[in-house]
Amino acid sequence: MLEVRGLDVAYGAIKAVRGVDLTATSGQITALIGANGAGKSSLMRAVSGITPPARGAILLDGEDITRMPAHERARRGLAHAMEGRRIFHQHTVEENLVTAWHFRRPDGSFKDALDQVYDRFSILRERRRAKAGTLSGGQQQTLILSMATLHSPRFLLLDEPSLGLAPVIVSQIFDFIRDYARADRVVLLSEQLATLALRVADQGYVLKHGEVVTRGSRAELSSRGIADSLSSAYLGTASRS
Ligand SMILES: Nc1ncnc2c1ncn2[C@@H]1O[C@H](COP(=O)(O)OP(=O)(O)OP(=O)(O)O)[C@@H](O)[C@H]1O
Repeated sequence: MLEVRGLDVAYGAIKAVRGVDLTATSGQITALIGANGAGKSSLMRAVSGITPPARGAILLDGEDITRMPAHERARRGLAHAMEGRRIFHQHTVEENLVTAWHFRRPDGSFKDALDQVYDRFSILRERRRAKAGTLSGGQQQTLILSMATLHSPRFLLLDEPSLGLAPVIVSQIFDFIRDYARADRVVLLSEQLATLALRVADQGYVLKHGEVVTRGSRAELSSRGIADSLSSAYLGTASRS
C-alpha cells in the first residue's frame, strides 16, 4: 500500500501540492485526475523522491520513506515513468531496455524479462534494432512502460501515459496497466481527462490547484458526473500539446 499524508510540495512561493492525503492499494489503479498545473506531477515526484516535500509523509507498506533518497525507494520496488517520452532516441529499442535493466541492480534473468516484453508488445520485438527515436508515439510509450516495468516494481507511478496517443493505442496501454495492477501491484496513474482515467482506474482523486477536491471509486466519481464536468473544464482551459 502507498500512503500520502498531509503532503505539501512547494517551489519557492508556488504551492504545487497542498495537504494531500491519498491511499493507493495493491491490485488497484488509483488515478490522479486534474487539469494542467493541478499538481499531479509534483505529487508523483515527491512520492518517487525527485522533489522533496515541504511537509507531510509518504509511506510504502507502512514504512516512512519521506526522507529516503530516490534510489533507495527504487530498491524498495518503486518505479516512476515521468511525463514526456524519456528514452534514448539515438539508441535502439533493445539498447534502451538493456539500459533500463542495468539502471537498477539486476536480479533475475534479463532474457526472461526481455521475452516477456516482446511477448506482450510484439511491435517492440519487430523493431528491436530500430532507433527508439524513429518509433511512433504509441510505440515509444509501450517502450517506456516496458522499461518502467522490466524489474516488475510493486509500486508503479505513471505520469500521463496516454498523452497525445491515438485511442486504439491508449486502449492497448490501459489493458497492459490493468493487467499489471491486477498482479498485486500498486499503480498510481495521472491523467488530465477524467473520462479516460475512469475507463481504467478503480478509484480516483481529483486535484485542483494542488488540493484534493473530491475522491471516490470509479462508480462514485462517474455517478457524480466528475468525468463530464472535468472534461469540459479541460476543453475550455487547457491545451494538450
Ligand atoms: N520545477 C518547477 N518550478 C516551479 N514551479 C513548478 C515546477 N514544476 C511545477 N511547477 C508549478 O507547480 C504547479 C503544479 O505543476 P505540476 O506539473 O505538478 O502539475 P500537473 O498537474 O502535473 O500538470 P501537467 O499536466 O502540466 O504536468 C504549477 O503551477 C506549475 O507551474
